[in-house]
Amino acid sequence: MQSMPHVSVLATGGTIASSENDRGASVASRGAGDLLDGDAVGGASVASRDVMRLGSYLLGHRELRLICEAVAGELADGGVDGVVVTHGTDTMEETAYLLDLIHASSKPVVLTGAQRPADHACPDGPGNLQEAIAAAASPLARGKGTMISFAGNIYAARGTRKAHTVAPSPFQTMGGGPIGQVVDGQARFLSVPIRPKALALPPPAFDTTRVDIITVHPGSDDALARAAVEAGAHGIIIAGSGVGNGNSSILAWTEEAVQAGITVGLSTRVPEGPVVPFYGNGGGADLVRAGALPLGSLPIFQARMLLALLLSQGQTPNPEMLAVYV
Ligand SMILES: NC(=O)C[C@H](N)C(=O)O
Repeated sequence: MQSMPHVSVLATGGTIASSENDRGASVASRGAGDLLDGDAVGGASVASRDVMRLGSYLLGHRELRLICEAVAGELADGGVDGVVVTHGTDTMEETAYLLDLIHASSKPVVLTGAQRPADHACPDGPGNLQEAIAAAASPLARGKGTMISFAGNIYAARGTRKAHTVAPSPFQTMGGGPIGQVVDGQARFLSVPIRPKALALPPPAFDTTRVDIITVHPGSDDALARAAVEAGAHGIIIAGSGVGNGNSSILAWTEEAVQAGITVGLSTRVPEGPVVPFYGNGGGADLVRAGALPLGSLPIFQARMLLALLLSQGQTPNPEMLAVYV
């Protein structure tokens, strides 16, 4: 007889673990044990533990590194078939992508959470968690890296963003759709994400690697970019307008920053579509000529993770190195 798959659930906080405090505000307060009803869910045996208990709007790079280490530890355990991470939705796209970048195992990692808190009259967390466990337990999930399972859909980490603040199904994959669904407790897959070779885990230097984002808008100038450099930024991503455009002030700053050895990435403030270095007069063509690295169609907050990880590992990102990711 085949044994039940074993799924390890790591809890980090988020709305799935939140309830109202004495000031009437929702805060992460429940642990892994409170989220699970028993030690067998669907067709899987489950063991859970708390890694932290925080709203995902409170996570820093150190917390992300600790989550990466916890997940890597579970994946290395021969008795574990898949890992689920419960997590706030606000920054789930960052954690999921960082986990995917370092994911070297064929075992799946599935993030999930909730849009309504645990003490809501109709919470969505319990159902989402059950489905995430089903996805992580599925032999069909093997080789698909890190995913997000939410409201019945399974998304590849890369390219997936929180696209709605309150909708029960808030995630969308830019330039694509879900790679699978969980139906009646069974995960089904439609496609296999393309994933580059895994990078090494974030080192302790990741905690203090600073990558800031500055946004281009009518009237924007270089003041915030200069402040970021002053604050010690190792990398700065320009959230350009349209296909990735700046202006003359941002261009002059980019020339100086690149000369000074700061990594300057070029992304866009538009939710979907690639950066195309096309325009002059401070547009993307000029920025790239000045040394800004075009970040393709990788969502901007995921691009921030990629640059932070590479920089923390002592690498100097260049277009050839980034090509497989963006
Ligand atoms: N739905 C959620 O989980 C949002 C929450 N603010 C968090 O990210 O922790």
